[in-house]
Amino acid sequence: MPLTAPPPVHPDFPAEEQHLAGTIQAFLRQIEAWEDRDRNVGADLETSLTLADTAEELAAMLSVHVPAPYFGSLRVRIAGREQLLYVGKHAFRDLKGPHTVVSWESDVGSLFYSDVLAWEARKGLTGTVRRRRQLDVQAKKLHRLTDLYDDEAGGDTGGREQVLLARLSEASTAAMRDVVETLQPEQNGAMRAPAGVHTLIQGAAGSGKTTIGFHRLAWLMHPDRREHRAAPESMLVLMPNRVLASYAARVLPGLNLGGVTVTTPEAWATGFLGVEKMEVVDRTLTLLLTDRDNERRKAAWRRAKALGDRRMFQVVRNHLADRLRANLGSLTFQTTVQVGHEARTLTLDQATLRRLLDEVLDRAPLEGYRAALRAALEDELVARANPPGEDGEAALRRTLAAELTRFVGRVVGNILPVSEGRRIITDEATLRRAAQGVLDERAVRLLLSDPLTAIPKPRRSHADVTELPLMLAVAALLDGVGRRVGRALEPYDHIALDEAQDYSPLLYVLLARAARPGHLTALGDLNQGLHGYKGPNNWGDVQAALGGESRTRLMTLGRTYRSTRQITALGAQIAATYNRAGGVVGVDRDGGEVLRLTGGSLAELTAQAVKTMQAQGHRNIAIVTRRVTDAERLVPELQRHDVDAQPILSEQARYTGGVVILPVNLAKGLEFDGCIVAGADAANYDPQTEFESRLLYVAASRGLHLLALVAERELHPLLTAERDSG
Ligand SMILES: Nc1ncnc2c1ncn2[C@@H]1O[C@H](COP(=O)(O)OP(=O)(O)OP(=O)(O)O)[C@@H](O)[C@H]1O
Repeated sequence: MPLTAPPPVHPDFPAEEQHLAGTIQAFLRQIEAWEDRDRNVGADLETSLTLADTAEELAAMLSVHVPAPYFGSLRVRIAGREQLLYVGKHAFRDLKGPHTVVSWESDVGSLFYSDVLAWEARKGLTGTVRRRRQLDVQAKKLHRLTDLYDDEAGGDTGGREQVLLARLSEASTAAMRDVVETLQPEQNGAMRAPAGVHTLIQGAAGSGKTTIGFHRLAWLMHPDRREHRAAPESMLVLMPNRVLASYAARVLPGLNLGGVTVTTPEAWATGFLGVEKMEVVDRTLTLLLTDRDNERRKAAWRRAKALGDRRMFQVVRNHLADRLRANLGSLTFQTTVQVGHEARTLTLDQATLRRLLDEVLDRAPLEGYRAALRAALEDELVARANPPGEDGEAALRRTLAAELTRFVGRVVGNILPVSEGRRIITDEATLRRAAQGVLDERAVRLLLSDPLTAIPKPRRSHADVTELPLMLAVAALLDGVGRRVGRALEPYDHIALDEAQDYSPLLYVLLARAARPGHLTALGDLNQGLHGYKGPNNWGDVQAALGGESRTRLMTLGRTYRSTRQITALGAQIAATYNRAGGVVGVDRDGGEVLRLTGGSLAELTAQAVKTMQAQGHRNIAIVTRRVTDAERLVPELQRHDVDAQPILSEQARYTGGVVILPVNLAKGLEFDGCIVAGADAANYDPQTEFESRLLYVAASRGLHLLALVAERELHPLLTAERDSG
């Protein structure tokens, strides 16, 4: 190691140390005050207990932040006065001194991360940022002080990049981490994109999409969000598989997001439909991963795409309209009720009922046909009866309740989302009728075809991932979709979708109905679309599903953070073959050269790569294979080479760190200190197929610090060293 002089101590270091000590004291004083039961005395016992409980909760929340009360400061100037603001993970108001801390999610907290130098402060006054300073505080000690921007020192200091590089060089953990301290300006912008408009965020592997998604939820919880503020238990995050969901969910407590549901779309959909016991399969994926016949693969891909097309929502609407109209048939509604002192017979004839039903069907109301039709009939009856006063009206509505529920039940009939959703795409006559004016003949034929005949179906009751959105559509149209609260249904305050390139446009239509208007955030990378057969062709498809460009906002994260320069360059080389959108800029962090190991048995070379990485001090290492079976086979062989790799072979497995072996489809979204692509050759990743190149990209982009490419004979043509230097 070359000897380098220790960095000069910043002249403000002692003053900052003193301020830190003062802040910690102020925190402790406040905690003590809250914990002092005698002070929390209310007018009666109950009030006193409530006060004491609240105070205890506040004390507990603040005490977590005593070891590091803040991580940055801002010197700002407003109306001729300079102010120093400290930014931390938790707001603290120091009523008796200068130790107030503003929280990172607040509007003023944003100034720490963004590049803006002037903003509109209160009452039309303009504020200017004079200095941004990062304070590395751990265990109550100030370790480092870095100015990020200082107008007295000529503006930008390059400090932000230094702090970022230091953070990125740290070892990985077995859980996703928050990046509150080092959020970058463009990420800050995406995270704080004004709420109330659906937000789509495109970013390459490692640009921080998943991370930003969770930070956005924390930001939405802040009172500064006013009418858009969200509660954690009313937010939903959907992630592509359970391994990733449990890895990512570990970020929740640190961001104060306990209570947010993090799950997969399949688990959420089956839970919502009340068919959790049903096995969910993805036979299209099975075919794509195992069948080598390109024609069959194409056919399966196209059919899956057709099933997830947003126009299928209209097809389901048409079908349900037919069913409900047929059920209504020649029914009429008649009842005798007491209005005032008079018994009145109220009748809704066939024409009236048809008119009311058609109005409901035309609107496709969010609460669903059943509730809307019931309300429409009730209103019509009340208008006709014209009962005296509000009490009379309420009494009439009560009297009508049971009978109306029964009647509407007959009109809706016994439509079960699972069987009905399936029937629409399997019964030719049904499909043709429902698709009229919506789909062309080619699309209809595609839907009726069955390219998956060779892929076995499970014996027990099951649903395919490509059918689930249709089943959900039936349920959503009949009875609404959203969050179940007791027997009621409420819209989610916000829904975030990770790996959003893998959700079908039809699913987007439904999720938009499940959340408050404009409250979807979708984060994805079209280049990593492994499940393109389920997903949109481009973001335009998603925008169309969400009501058009005017109702959505599309943002791009241009920089990637995860990997070293060497790994990022290799990833870009792979993606360039199918991504026409151009290159990605990585943080310029230097690391070890990519290891290329060939000319031996796969197990031997892979074990060698593991040991090389361990010798360099890396702990979390992944061996990524093309298929589950490859991983299964390799586990005992590696043991013979003295490497014990923990297999992650299904979604039920959990990643807890160390050396693991897993197929590429389960590696998605995860990251490791070292990543070894085992079997990185043309036999495993067919160079002629774009899907295979995408798989290779995902596999090769999982490492933070080191990447090894291992093949028994020749490496994949996109991975050879000559290409690298070229
Ligand atoms: N501002 C930041 N400061 C520090 N680390 C960051 C920052 N942004 C992202 N990272 C790190 O970069 C890595 C990648 O982030 P993340 O997994 O959120 O990216 P992603 O875009 O979702 O990736 P993928 O598409 O591969 O799933 C993580 O280790 C994350 O902690």
